[in-house]
Amino acid sequence: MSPEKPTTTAPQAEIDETSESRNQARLAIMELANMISIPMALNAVVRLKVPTAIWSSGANTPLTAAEIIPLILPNNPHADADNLGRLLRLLTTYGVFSEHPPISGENMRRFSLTEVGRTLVEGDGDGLSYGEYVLQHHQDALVRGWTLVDHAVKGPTSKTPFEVANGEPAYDYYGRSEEMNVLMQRAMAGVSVPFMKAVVGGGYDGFDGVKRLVDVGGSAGDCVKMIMSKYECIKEGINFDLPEVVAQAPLITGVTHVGGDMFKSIPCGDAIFMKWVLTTWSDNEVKQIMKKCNEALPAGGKLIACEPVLPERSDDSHRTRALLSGDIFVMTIYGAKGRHRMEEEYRQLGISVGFPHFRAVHIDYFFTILEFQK
Ligand SMILES: C[S@@+](CC[C@H](N)C(=O)[O-])C[C@H]1O[C@@H](n2cnc3c(N)ncnc32)[C@H](O)[C@@H]1O
Repeated sequence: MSPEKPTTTAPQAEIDETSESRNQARLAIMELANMISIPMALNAVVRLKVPTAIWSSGANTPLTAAEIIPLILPNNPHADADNLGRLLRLLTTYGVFSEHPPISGENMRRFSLTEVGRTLVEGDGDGLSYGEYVLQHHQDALVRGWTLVDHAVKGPTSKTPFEVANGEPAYDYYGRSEEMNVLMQRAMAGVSVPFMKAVVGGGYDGFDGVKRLVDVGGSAGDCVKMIMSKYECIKEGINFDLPEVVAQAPLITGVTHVGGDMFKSIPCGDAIFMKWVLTTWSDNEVKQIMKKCNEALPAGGKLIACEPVLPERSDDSHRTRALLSGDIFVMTIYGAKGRHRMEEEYRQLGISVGFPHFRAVHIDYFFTILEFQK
């Protein structure tokens, strides 16, 4: 018997691993593979209150890591300035800090805050900043969900990766922890306040003539408070959220906190405001919520929703990346079929539940104001 003929394969063209494109490709994948260093470094510097220390009431004087250490960790003999400097150097390459050349005779880099870094500085009055949003997003329970993102593809998608990791949906989980609820409220307020300043600062006219305004999913009530401070026509504000959330909300003059479930019933008003709520739910759930809003509004009444709205086309701008990465956050933590939607998708959802009129107002790069009218 003759031996079996070996099967032959065509010789592969040799890849030149020294070419510019292969070098760049290997670098790009190393950057992506280590990308977790960036949010974790960011979380660490926020936890350590580094931005507030450098800002120092507006001084923003370039400081070495060794000069920052006594400001953030006074009397800590174990504090490691070298490691802090390593975090700051990485974040400098992502535009959070500026690096300044060493002063002559020294060999230490100095760091100040960029415009991006300034968003992390605790405010003078209420102490709010985007820092709470960074902290809220990197709590242990959320990070556990992130390790299971592939579940959102494998399914069943009735459970989010967060729920698979932690045994219950995110809002139920937060509901059992005062600390998580408070951080959630502060995170929402930190992001809401600058956006709401733009909304009430003349960029939008949709609250004219409204007497009773209901904020659905209003968290601590910051949005309705800011709207009412600008629109004297609004005599009554209702901040509506889950009972355990409104239980933590502060007293606000003219505002009644009402606890409930928006899937069951929503208090009546001449207009309903809603910010960052629809995004976290599936299309069917969004229809249920919008239907409840429709039932709570008079003929001609408006639902004013502010949501992150995706562009039609993909690109690598900060805006598109912020919106697309937020979309994956929603998928992982709040609803595997919750999503950032495009404007046309919202218009269609509104039509399907009895809002024939729609307009989109663009005054912010992240949130779009979506006005649905009965
Ligand atoms: C992403 S937060 C937005 C908070 C606030 N509107 C803002 O933008 O700062 C979503 C809010 O929806 C509330 N929420 C979730 N499920 C709800 C329900 N079934 N009924 C009422 N509110 C709910 C949450 O407690 C949370 O405050």
